[in-house]
Amino acid sequence: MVLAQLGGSISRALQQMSNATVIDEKVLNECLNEISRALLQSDVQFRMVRDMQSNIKKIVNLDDLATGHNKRRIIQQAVFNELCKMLDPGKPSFTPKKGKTSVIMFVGLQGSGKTTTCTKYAYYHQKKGWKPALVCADTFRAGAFDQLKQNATKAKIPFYGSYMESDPVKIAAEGVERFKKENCDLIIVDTSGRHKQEAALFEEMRQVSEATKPDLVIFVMDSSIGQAAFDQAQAFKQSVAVGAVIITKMDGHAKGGGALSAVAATKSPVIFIGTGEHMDEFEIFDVKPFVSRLLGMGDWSGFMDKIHEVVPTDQQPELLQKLSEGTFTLRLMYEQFQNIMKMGPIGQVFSMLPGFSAELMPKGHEKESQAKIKRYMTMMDSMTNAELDSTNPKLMTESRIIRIARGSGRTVRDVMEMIEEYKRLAKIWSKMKGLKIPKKGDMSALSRSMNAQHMSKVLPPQMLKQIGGMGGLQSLMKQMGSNKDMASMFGGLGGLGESMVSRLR
Ligand SMILES: Nc1nc2c(ncn2[C@@H]2O[C@H](COP(=O)(O)OP(=O)(O)OP(=O)(O)O)[C@@H](O)[C@H]2O)c(=O)[nH]1
Repeated sequence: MVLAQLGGSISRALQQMSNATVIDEKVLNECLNEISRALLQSDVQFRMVRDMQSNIKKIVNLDDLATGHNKRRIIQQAVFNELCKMLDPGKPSFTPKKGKTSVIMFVGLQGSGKTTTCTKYAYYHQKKGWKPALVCADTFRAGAFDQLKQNATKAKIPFYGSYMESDPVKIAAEGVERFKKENCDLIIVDTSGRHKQEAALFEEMRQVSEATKPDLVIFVMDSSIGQAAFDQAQAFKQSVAVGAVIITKMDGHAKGGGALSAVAATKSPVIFIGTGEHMDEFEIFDVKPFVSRLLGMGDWSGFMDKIHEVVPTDQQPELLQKLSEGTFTLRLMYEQFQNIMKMGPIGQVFSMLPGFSAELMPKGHEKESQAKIKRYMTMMDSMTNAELDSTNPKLMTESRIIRIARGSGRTVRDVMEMIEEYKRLAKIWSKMKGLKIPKKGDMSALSRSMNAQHMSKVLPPQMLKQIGGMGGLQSLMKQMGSNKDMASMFGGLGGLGESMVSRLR
């Protein structure tokens, strides 16, 4: 079961429960059993699932809930909190500081994506103005140094390694020493992939750690590892001081539940996830927005960050304005396609919205998708301004479609396909209507100052209605306790995303 399916199953269990006229113990138990089944099928450890179930039961005391309280919301909130608790070890990992040298050592199983992730991590920081460097202490796998060298050269990141030297401890120490002298602020040490049965390799890993004295050891884990995750992660933790986890291949068909187990085994937070083979398919991991997305609740704060990151600054206010108006024109689609083509790997903005990018650009089909977008753009080049700026799909009459097809050298069918795609995107876009979008940096200000009054102003009316108006919002905020939680739950409120997904299905 992939994570999205897990989210879908949990949402469905909650939905079924809310369809019941009375939520009593039996209904609650059925719902929790359904959720537990979904988690177990996703490879989450049995013990964790059992604990979660009993915790929710402790929190949700049906008798104590006065009538009038929204039981479904309270239960949904408890599920949300428990999933967050599973992924949150309660203490943040060491965070390197720009300008101050930090040594970061990467460990993980063979083929987990460690070498790729080292470069992604370096590249991510380099883009933010850091001075990273890569050290290849993997002397076990032939070709590891070449791979790192190739990636590093592509990203213009200094690297260190050797074809001759077979002692990884020596290479690691020399590399770290050299880059310290060169004032690099992020020295990343890639080590050999190993398996928990390989005692010698574990000993070697311990020695590399001793020689380089890393500020942080990152355990890289393939999301498809499944139930073995807990034991493997624990074996690494017992040999070196793992302080953070990065989960790779989240774009694949992995069950992903192993991620939860790795957090439990290492008592370390997940800090990033890998979402593809490319250098920039790498995302910061935040527990609450992740769980929110997992439960099909959307992730507004991530979505906003992506808009700020991906869309050129001068286009942002206009795009946000149009987003809150809910109007989507072919010109807007054209402009977004332009951004996508410039940015390379796609879907970064829209992937935050349930159902958006997956269909337009399915993973693994980037080439075809890019070609499709180019084709759409050629056809749009043959459109008039009136056609591009219209929000009325009826404007696209048969004669216009034939003209566009002729003008762009494509078939009528191609033009119709493009218009269908436009309609699909416009439909999703229209759901955004009424969202008052905070400016960059305002999210934290919002979270500090937010009360129900503020919140009600930011939310789209349909979302507010789903929560149960001001009264519902106030009680929800009371349950959540902290305003900070509220901001990260921004997307989760009222289950807008949830209903959005079901509407899109
Ligand atoms: N789809 C996808 N593939 C990934 C991701 N991260 C890494 N890979 C691929 O996974 C494969 C293994 O990655 P490597 O970086 O070579 O793995 P490694 O852990 O360094 O391998 P060892 O040196 O044997 O330990 C490569 O084909 C990568 O392109 C990801 O997030 N998504």
